[in-house]
Amino acid sequence: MTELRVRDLTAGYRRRTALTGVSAQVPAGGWLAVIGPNGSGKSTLLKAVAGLLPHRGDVLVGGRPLHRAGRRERARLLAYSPQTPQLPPGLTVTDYVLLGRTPHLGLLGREGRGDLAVVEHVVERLDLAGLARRPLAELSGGERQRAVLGRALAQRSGVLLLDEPTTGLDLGHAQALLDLVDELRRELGTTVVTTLHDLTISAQYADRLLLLADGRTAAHGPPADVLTPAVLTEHYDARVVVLTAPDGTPVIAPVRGG
Ligand SMILES: Nc1ncnc2c1ncn2[C@@H]1O[C@H](COP(=O)(O)OP(=O)(O)OP(=O)(O)O)[C@@H](O)[C@H]1O
Repeated sequence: MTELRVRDLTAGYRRRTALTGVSAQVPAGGWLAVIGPNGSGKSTLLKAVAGLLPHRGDVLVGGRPLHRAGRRERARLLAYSPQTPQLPPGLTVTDYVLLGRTPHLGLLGREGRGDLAVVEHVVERLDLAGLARRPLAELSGGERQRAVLGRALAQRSGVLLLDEPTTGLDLGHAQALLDLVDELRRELGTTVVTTLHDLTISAQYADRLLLLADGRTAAHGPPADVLTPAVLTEHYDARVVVLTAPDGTPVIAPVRGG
């Protein structure tokens, strides 16, 4: 069970600061969705939390500064699935997902039955079983995306950072993925941070939303508090109505202009 705390995080690229003073606390087993318009700093936040970008401020996993953990321990504490990953094209789906188990392998580096069972479960649940022996280069965009997420989920880390996990997935596969993430959260206490463009889906799965605008926190709280027409008009320059689903979560419906 791993709490994630981000304190006053400032990060950016060579000539520009893309994130300024962002703080968030996600309890063990919590789900934070980072939302915001294009270029607002969502991916930058995830990369900084994952330790892939120089930053100021603190990232604490289970109360421990992440930068103090060694490579292998860090991979057990935190998994990160990027928006545009670099993939070894020759690897099969199974071998690629198995890479997620690397931080758990023993001294000989051989995977055991438990590792293979985790991989099989993930492959099955992400509807990749029929593609398990296919090289990554021969997959469609959505299939490849599912393999990338499969590797992160197979890592079974305490914290899971997923950057736009549903991009390119059809509705059924997107739901299967998010349901599997939700299962890990409930059964293993995995702490989840996703960036998501689909606000309705964010509200359905996450218990808190963090809205970024120009690299700063514009709103933070339960979905119904953040997803108001006033907030969405101000930060997305969008015309929307906010409906309510039968389970009480907000549904964001776009309204056509002119
Ligand atoms: N490698 C980079 N070098 C320089 N600037 C970058 C780089 N990557 C992103 N940026 C800039 O940093 C800012 C935040 O980008 P970021 O990718 O975090 O946005 P985002 O909210 O994830 O956007 P999107 O919704 O379009 O994916 C943007 O102004 C972007 O142009």
